[in-house]
Amino acid sequence: MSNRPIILGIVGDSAAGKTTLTKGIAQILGEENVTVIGTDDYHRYDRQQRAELNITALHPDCNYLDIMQQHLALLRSGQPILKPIYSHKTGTFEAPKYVKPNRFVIVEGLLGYSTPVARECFDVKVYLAPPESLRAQWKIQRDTLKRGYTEAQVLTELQKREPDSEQFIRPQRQWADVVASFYPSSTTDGDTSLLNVRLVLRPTITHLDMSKVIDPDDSDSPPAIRWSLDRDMGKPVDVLEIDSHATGEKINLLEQMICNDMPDLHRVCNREVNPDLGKIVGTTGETLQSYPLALTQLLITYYMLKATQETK
Ligand SMILES: Nc1ncnc2c1ncn2[C@@H]1O[C@H](COP(=O)(O)OP(=O)(O)O)[C@@H](O)[C@H]1O
Ligand SMILES: O=C(COP(=O)(O)O)[C@H](O)[C@H](O)COP(=O)(O)O
Repeated sequence: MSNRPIILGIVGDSAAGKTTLTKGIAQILGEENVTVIGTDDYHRYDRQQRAELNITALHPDCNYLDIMQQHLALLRSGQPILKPIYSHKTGTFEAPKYVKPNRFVIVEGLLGYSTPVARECFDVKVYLAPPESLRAQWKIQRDTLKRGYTEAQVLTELQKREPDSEQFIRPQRQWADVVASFYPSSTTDGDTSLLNVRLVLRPTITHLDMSKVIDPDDSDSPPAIRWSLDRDMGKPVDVLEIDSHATGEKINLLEQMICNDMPDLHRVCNREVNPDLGKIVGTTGETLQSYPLALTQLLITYYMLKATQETK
């Protein structure tokens, strides 16, 4: 076993699904083995100050990125930090908290890949990129239910943030080993509980060659699981796409491939023992479960466990 924590980054814009995915992966790894760090805690200004200064939380100047990267480096070397706390409930800071890294650390937030020093701290880097229309829907739902905003306020905020999203958030996609986009299929009539996933897999980490278990002669048109070579931000990548209607039989082949390569995952992959694979509770309390979600969580967990072996 590695003698330092393995650090996973989950970066993306507000309401892209970072917290929800973090919870799902922590569930697979065992909550007791995981330390979760939300980088919103490194905001420099509270909600009122941001309004007064007319700055958005997405701007690097609105965050102590220097302290964030110091803390990431400390966690990576197994040391504790005294982490600030930002409350989304009140929009203010609370007393800092003493945090020790467990075997796995998941760092989720807006600007995790924005400095070279921070990027160096991660073993696996994920970027979440749902279509903007779906993200807006998720943000409205969550911020009205959980953060005390009205729908009109969320829409105004999204508009105000767009220049910073474009300049500071979306470019971070280029640093990710995996870009995950959950998106509604054209056939589900806007039912967002049935989401497909598109996973961009960059050659910056070693991937399993899943093309071997994906049948190119699949009679479905288009096949529900697709593997292709593509370009992302101009560079060659592999792309794995899984539609929400993929059958359990086909999904099983992929799951078995991942699990056969990683003994620690056998317990997780057995759906009889673990019927909850791919089931997570969203930040607004709803239960989500789907094969695309299960595969995404499993694959990211696989990369983390692989990193454990590589740092032995
Ligand atoms: N994979 C997903 N499938 C369906 N809904 C999702 C998914 N990820 C997020 N959501 C929805 O979007 C909302 C915002 O997600 P959240 O994880 O809080 O985003 P972030 O942490 O990136 O701000 C959640 O409350 C949930 O309703
Ligand atoms: O953009 C985000 C990040 O959170 P998330 O990625 O979870 O959306 C929040 O709006 C800021 O942290 C400010 O918080 P608030 O708006 O609550 O003051």
